[in-house]
Formats: sequence, C-alpha cells, structure tokens
Amino acid sequence: MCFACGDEQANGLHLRVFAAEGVAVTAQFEVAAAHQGAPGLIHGGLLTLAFDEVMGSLQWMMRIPAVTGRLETDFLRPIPLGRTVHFAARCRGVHGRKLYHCAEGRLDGPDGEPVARASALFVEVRLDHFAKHGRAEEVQAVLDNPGDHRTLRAFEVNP
Ligand SMILES: CCCCCCCC(=O)SCCNC(=O)CCNC(=O)[C@H](O)C(C)(C)COP(=O)(O)OP(=O)(O)OC[C@H]1O[C@@H](n2cnc3c(N)ncnc32)[C@H](O)[C@@H]1OP(=O)(O)O
Repeated sequence: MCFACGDEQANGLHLRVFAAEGVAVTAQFEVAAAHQGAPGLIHGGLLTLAFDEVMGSLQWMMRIPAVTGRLETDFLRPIPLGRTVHFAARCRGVHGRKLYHCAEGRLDGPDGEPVARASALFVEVRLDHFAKHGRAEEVQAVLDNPGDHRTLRAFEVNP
C-alpha cells in the first residue's frame, strides 16, 4: 500500500507511471487539497515524494532492485492545488551498484511550464534488504501473494 502509487491510500498521490522511450518513464500527479503546504500550494516534500516514486519506478524497467540513497529537488515554480504535474524521468547511467536518474515536472501537460527538477542516486540492493528491514507483517503479505505485487508494478505501455 504505497503512499505514492497505492489506490487504497485515501490522501496518497495515486501516481500512474508509464513506460517511455529508452530507459525512461512518464507519470502524472493531480495535486489535491490534501497535498497542501502553504495555503493553496503543494507541499514541497510531497513533490519530492513524487519524484522519488517516479525515478524509483525505473528500477522495475531495469529489473534491478534498488533504494534511494540520495535525492535532490529543484523547486522552480510554485504549484497551485488542483493542477496536474506531468513527470518525465530517465536513467542517466549505471556505475557498479549505483544508478543515476534525473527527472523533471511540467505543469498541466508534458510540454507545459517546467516547475521542478530532480536528480537521484539509487543503490542496488539484494532482495533480502526488504525482507530484513521491513516490518514482518507487510513483508509476509507480499511473500504470500507475490503475483499481486508484480501486477501492481507492471507498466502500461501505449495505454
Ligand atoms: C517502484 C518503487 C518505487 C520506490 C520509490 C521509493 C524508493 C525509496 O524511497 S527507498 C526508501 C528510502 N531509502 C532507504 O531506505 C535507503 C536506506 N539506506 C540504505 O539502506 C543504505 O545506506 C544503502 C543500501 C543505500 C547503501 O548501503 P550499502 O549497501 O552498505 O552500500 P554502500 O557501500 O554504503 O554504498 C554503495 C555505493 O553507493 C554510494 N552511496 C550510498 N549512499 C550514498 C549517498 N547518500 N550519497 C552518495 N553516494 C552514496 C557509496 O558511496 C558507494 O559507492 P561506491 O560503490 O563507489 O563505493
């Protein structure tokens, strides 16, 4: 039940991620009232969360389990509630266990005004990273129904 992409999260971001050309994805995020920071504006931390999720999705395409080691966001323009942020993210390169990603967000359309940029270092981990560090009941739920999790993370191509 991921806060960024899970349907069951009432106030979550409900992000949908799509495969793009090359090692790249796109996604959209409708900024709801629950995502407010300053009056009428998105909370910057939630925008960073969206970048984390979108760039993190690249690992499913690359089939490399990885976690966020470092994430930097440039907030270029204020983003009002009720608008949609369109994201595009891609892998810039891989060095050993380190995956270097970058992303940008544009307002109301893929060619809209650029409102934010981010770059991140993800670090490849063994799958037992999640089993070892996660709370037992959630880990067990995934182990009991691995197919559900895989389906959730499948990409829609040319929807
Ligand atoms: C679809 C799914 C979407 C998911 C999106 C959300 C993803 C997330 O938010 S994951 C949750 C947040 N992240 C975490 O919890 C990670 C917590 N941190 C860790 O577990 C560890 O620090 C971990 C795994 C990143 C690295 O630890 P470890 O495996 O011991 O590797 P370590 O040897 O320290 O580092 C490996 C390399 O990465 C580099 N590195 C690690 N962290 C950083 C960092 N913060 N900045 C720069 N470089 C770093 C190291 O310098 C090293 O480089 P080199 O190979 O050149 O020596």
